[in-house]
Amino acid sequence: MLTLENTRVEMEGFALAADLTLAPRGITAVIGPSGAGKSTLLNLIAGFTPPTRGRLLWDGAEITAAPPAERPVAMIFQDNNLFPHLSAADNAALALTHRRPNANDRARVAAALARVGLAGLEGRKPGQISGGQQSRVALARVLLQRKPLILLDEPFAALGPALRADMLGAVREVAAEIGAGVLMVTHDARDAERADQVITVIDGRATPPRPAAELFADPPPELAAYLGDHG
Ligand SMILES: Nc1ncnc2c1ncn2[C@@H]1O[C@H](COP(=O)(O)OP(=O)(O)OP(=O)(O)O)[C@@H](O)[C@H]1O
Repeated sequence: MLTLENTRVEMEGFALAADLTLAPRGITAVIGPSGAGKSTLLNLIAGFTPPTRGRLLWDGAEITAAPPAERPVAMIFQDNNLFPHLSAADNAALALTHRRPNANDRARVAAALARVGLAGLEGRKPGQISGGQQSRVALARVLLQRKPLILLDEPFAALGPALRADMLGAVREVAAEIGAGVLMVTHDARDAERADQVITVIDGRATPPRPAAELFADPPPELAAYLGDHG
């Protein structure tokens, strides 16, 4: 259970406020207008942006000052965050940062890459595989990290619609396999409607998650205005 207790992030000319609890089960979509603070919310949770006020808690234990690697979250970035000079296997093995990979680690990496459909491509560098395959390497890394919450910031935006749907399906499967929840920023209202619950970020304020069906049946006026432009 993730709690953002009265948190606030302040940057030059912008502030985000969040006071909410997230039970990491299923898919939670984060929606809202451009510049409203969605990425800022994810960066706050991941530990890349410190709050200027408030506390973050995981199952009641404070993680406000915990570095990203020590948080219960794994993040897939828009660009997949792969190192161009490392092979698919070495990029995936970065999930096991605490030591040099031994034979057992290499076997786990190979199994994770096979699980996401990349068997046989372990030795390829990012420049030698397709965009969809690069996303799968990032997903293999998440699989190896086995964190209870997976953060996705507008994932797979560079992929075509069919491939993107494929990848979102693969994320669901991986999340279910490791018992993780998914928190996903999206600009696609259909993704949000298909999610289990939705956090809206409007004018620098993040709402507590609400069941998607309930929210879309009767959206508050600010959300209705946003959906009117994007629906
Ligand atoms: N490092 C920073 N320093 C100062 N302001 C920033 C910084 N990063 C983002 N901002 C500003 O904070 C606000 C929120 O940005 P954020 O990226 O969280 O929005 P977003 O909802 O994710 O937008 P988009 O949908 O366009 O990606 C914007 O006004 C942005 O210009």
